[in-house]
Amino acid sequence: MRAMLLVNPKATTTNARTRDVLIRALGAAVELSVEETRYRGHAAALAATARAKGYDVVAVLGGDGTINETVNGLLNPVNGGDVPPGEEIPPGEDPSAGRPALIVIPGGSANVFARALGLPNDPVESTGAVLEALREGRRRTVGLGQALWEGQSRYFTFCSGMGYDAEVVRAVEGLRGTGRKATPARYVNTALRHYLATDKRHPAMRLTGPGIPAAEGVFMAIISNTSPWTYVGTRPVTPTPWASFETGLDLLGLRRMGPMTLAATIRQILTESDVLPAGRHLVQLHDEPEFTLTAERPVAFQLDGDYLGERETVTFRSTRNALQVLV
Ligand SMILES: Nc1ncnc2c1ncn2[C@@H]1O[C@H](COP(=O)(O)OP(=O)(O)OP(=O)(O)O)[C@@H](O)[C@H]1O
Repeated sequence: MRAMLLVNPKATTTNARTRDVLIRALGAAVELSVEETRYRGHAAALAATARAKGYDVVAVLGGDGTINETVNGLLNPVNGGDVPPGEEIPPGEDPSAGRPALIVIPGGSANVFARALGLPNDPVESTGAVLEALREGRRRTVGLGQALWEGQSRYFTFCSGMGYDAEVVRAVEGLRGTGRKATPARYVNTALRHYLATDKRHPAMRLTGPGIPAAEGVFMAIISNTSPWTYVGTRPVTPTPWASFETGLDLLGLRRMGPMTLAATIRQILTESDVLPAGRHLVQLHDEPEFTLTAERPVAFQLDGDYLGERETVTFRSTRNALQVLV
């Protein structure tokens, strides 16, 4: 079995020691080549090369950003071999089978994708779990989300968002640019501070989709490919508790941003991990193949925790059976 290991040396919790442990452990189990990412976008290029060269596995030591790039590289060309949304997968066909399988070892700050797959949030323990999966040939086929806007498209592994949450991601990225780390406390502080600045009076978005009743007046929307959406420390945050890698996309939208609505929703998504949040001002979707958010003015947009600018129209699609993950 041939595997390419991608290491992001700049990821928050990646260091030379865990990298070396991983190289030794994986190197004993598979024929391994190791690449360090040198710039933004490098992981996507390396993963696309691994696919073109017929590698069996691409392993990532890094955070959710590097995993996102890797996944996009593995699915390159965009839509290559995917089944259109809403259509049945023909019997005997599995789009994931034609791509290298993925291994993830958490080396970032939140490591949501790895943890949502059930991996320990520790690179050495995760290496042990992944080696066991390799030995036992244990694979899980996961679906991905895909966002499409203005002729561009990008896959996401766990979430996307438009509105307030993407504004918070943008603000935290700004702080990281000044050398500060993206800790859970920093996200919470930034979210609280930014709440004062966000527009709570003029909702910008409309939600539409095939077979979905149109919803107007949406301030913010979280789009999920799995649950949890994120973690605060060890606590899972579950705005879309029914979302899973095996189903279509879920959505939670807010039509009010007042402190009471927000406080009630936050309490529910922090404490009720299996129950849908309840509230008159919520918009919810579960297991949908496709929907579109259209904004009357440009709205902040994030994907897997990466801020992607302000957008007016973004379509979200589910891509089933996209990748096999050794887990
Ligand atoms: N050598 C490098 N120098 C600077 N940036 C890099 C390098 N290699 C990769 N990157 C970029 O760093 C970004 C962040 O990396 P990554 O997501 O792995 O770690 P993180 O930010 O610590 O984790 P998380 O996404 O969980 O917060 C990625 O978007 C990636 O493109």
